[in-house]
Amino acid sequence: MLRINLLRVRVSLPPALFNLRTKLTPQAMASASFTTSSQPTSNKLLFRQLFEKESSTYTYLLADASHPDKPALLIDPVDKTVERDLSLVKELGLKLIYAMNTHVHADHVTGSGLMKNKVPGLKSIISKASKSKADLLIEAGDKIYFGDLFLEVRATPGHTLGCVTYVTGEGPDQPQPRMAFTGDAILIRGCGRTDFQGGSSQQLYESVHSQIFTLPKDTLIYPAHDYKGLTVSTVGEEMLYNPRLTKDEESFKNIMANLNLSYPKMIDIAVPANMVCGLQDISAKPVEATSN
Ligand SMILES: N[C@@H](CCC(=O)N[C@@H](CSS)C(=O)NCC(=O)O)C(=O)O
Repeated sequence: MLRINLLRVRVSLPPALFNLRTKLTPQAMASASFTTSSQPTSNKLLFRQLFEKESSTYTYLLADASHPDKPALLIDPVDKTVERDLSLVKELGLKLIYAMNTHVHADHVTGSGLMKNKVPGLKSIISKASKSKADLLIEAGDKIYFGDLFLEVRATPGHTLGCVTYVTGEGPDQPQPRMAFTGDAILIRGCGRTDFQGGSSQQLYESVHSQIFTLPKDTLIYPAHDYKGLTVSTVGEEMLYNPRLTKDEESFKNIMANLNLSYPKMIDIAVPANMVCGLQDISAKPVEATSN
């Protein structure tokens, strides 16, 4: 059985709060106390966080390393890093069974289509609510098994209509603390924009509060993007420090209506490609980039 090296740190307060100790009420102190871990504890889970720098996207590799087949899945692979990700899968002796998407991304093309052309039997996954094509269309409450481990599907619309969060299962063999792969529903100290693809700030607020903030406070949050170099957060941390989602709903809607972000550069290419999970015609020649 493979044992993963773990770095587990127990803290009574996050560092920023530590300095504020004297200014906090006892109630605030109590709610601020939670365990934080840089990696989950599991005898079975093999876990890697991978980064694509052009779109600042995180791809996550999860595998049941104690299962004879070492079944593995990738969450939010990117077309540009397919070779890197598949090399890693091969080197680690894993059997890649799923290429999963949290939603129809607007800023990059998913790697799930390219991977299907390279890995026989690999199945692409996206939510039914996204109205996209994939091998498996998942819905809230579904459980996605890889070996003895599984991910639960939670519907977290708001950034787009079909956004889902994948959460590691509950049970004696499942990773502790739990892990939530939130796509763009919640980012570290931020959240996904809500100004296109059926986005709704009201829906996003409701999604995060009902589907993510109700998870145990030590649940690790792994988003699809980070633009500041942060890698992981927890439910407890975001409930305290998220500058948007800690506000009341009206203030949140106001913040989201005034983000003034420019549209993602790739949106016109990425959205149609991702509606078919980036499925590439195996016989098609690669399209050359043109310049004016
Ligand atoms: N500049 C980037 C796009 C940046 C962006 O809009 N990011 C999205 C997630 S990808 S659609 C977002 O929701 N950002 C929220 C925020 O507060 O930054 C590009 O041109 O690709």
